[in-house]
Amino acid sequence: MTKPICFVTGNPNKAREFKHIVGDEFSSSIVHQKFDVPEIQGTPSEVAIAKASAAAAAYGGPVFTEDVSLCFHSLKGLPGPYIKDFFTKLGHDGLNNMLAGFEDKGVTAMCVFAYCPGPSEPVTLFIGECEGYVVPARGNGNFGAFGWDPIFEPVSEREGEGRTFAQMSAEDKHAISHRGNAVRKVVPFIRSLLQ
Ligand SMILES: O=c1nc[nH]c2c1ncn2[C@H]1C[C@H](O)[C@@H](COP(=O)(O)OP(=O)(O)OP(=O)(O)O)O1
Ligand SMILES: [Mg+2]
Repeated sequence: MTKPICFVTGNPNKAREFKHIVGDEFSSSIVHQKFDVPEIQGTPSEVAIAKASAAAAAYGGPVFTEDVSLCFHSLKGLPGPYIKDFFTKLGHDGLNNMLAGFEDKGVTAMCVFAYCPGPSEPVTLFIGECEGYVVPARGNGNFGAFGWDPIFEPVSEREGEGRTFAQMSAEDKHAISHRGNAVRKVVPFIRSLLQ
């Protein structure tokens, strides 16, 4: 028998937000598992393809992986896929300080879902983006905010309440977030796989 589709991630926040956006539809058909797979250097898409391939080899069956990049416009897209290391070492203040010498505080949050049907199989990508600005940290994460949520103010909030992701309800974040946009693209594909 073929193995069930596995969402491979070491980050429980990603799995939690995925479930919140999708609802229960795939709860009995998708399993979640953590594998330590190497993350190479490259563009967000190259990193995602390599990670999904490695995850499919480790699992021995069909997998999804999810890669998040935060691309600073003033820094030609960096840290991009390396945001985890930058965030872990520099924190919210350090990420703000990286842009101290630049007028343009614009950033693109990118979420890349990668599907690999099995070892040595080709990878399909589903990409969602959200435009925003890096701002001094606001919001204490009452709504399950994590990572760099407190320093990301979506462009759409500039005209409105000026909230960061960490100040928004989960529903409001998911309606516009990189992850929400990517998940909405990947859901019809998962449905077709399960038919
Ligand atoms: O919606 C988000 N709001 C705020 N911060 C976020 C979000 N989504 C990911 N993040 C953080 C987690 C990690 O510091 C970096 C992505 O790194 P990334 O390699 O994709 O995630 P990870 O290593 O935690 O999990 P995985 O095992 O799936 O690779 O950005
Ligand atoms: Mg990772």
